[in-house]
Amino acid sequence: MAVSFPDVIAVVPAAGIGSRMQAECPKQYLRIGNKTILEHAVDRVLQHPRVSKAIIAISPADQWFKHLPLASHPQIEVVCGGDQRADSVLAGLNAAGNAGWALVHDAARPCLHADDLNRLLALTQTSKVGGILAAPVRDTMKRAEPGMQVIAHTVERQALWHALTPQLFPLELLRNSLQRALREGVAITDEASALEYCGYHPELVDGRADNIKVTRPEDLSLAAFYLSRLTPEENT
Ligand SMILES: Nc1ccn([C@@H]2O[C@H](COP(=O)(O)OP(=O)(O)OP(=O)(O)O)[C@@H](O)[C@H]2O)c(=O)n1
Ligand SMILES: C[C@](O)(CO)[C@H](O)COP(=O)(O)O
Repeated sequence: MAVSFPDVIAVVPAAGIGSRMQAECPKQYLRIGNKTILEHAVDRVLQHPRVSKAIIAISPADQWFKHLPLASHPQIEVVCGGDQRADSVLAGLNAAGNAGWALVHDAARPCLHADDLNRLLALTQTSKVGGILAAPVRDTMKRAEPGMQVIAHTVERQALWHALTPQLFPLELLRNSLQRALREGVAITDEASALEYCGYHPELVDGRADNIKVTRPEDLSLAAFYLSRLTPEENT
């Protein structure tokens, strides 16, 4: 008997201003090749057959999205993002209906590989909590003295990971955890931290380090290089 997989809804927070990028437009609208970073990121998640649609949270002041083919894409829904990334994610979750799982992926991460997405989505068959793509830390990590650019001490890097996206959680669990964390004033910079606050232990799925978040000017050419390495099938 065929196993029916639960619907997976993607939520793409794309309401930031990209201040660290110092560009002429929000970084998600910078182009790499013939597409914007946002389009690359959305294509990466929508290419998976288990992702039924993507809800994109954009700024109420956004003046770029309406000019993209995404604006008339049948699998795309748009909501208004909020002041913080977590507010934008919650706005997307509130529009996600009753899907089984929510896959949250930064608009600023255009280089996601299909095999990483596949391994993350496999959690729906083995986990009731969900998890995140993450990359083990490679460098020696230092903690600075508060307010100073001098080393206080070295941070043990064994079992230290960079959290990436996508992050995948049961929709109701993520919605409830995020609502509680925001209501209780907890600083939330990724979805997993809301579940951690609520006492859960999301899985860490080893992900590629080239799944970078375009954040600073030097990241754009790196992302372009990584995208040039994708197979034609992946870089649809
Ligand atoms: N209020 C916000 C802030 C951020 N994001 C999104 O969250 C992702 C990751 O955030 P980040 O890299 O910090 O983007 P920005 O906030 O735009 O960057 P900066 O901090 O440099 O302004 C991005 O896709 C961004 O568009 C969002 O949807 N809503
Ligand atoms: C969600 C995230 O990309 C995981 O590393 C990161 O927390 C986003 O942080 P930002 O400050 O909103 O870029």
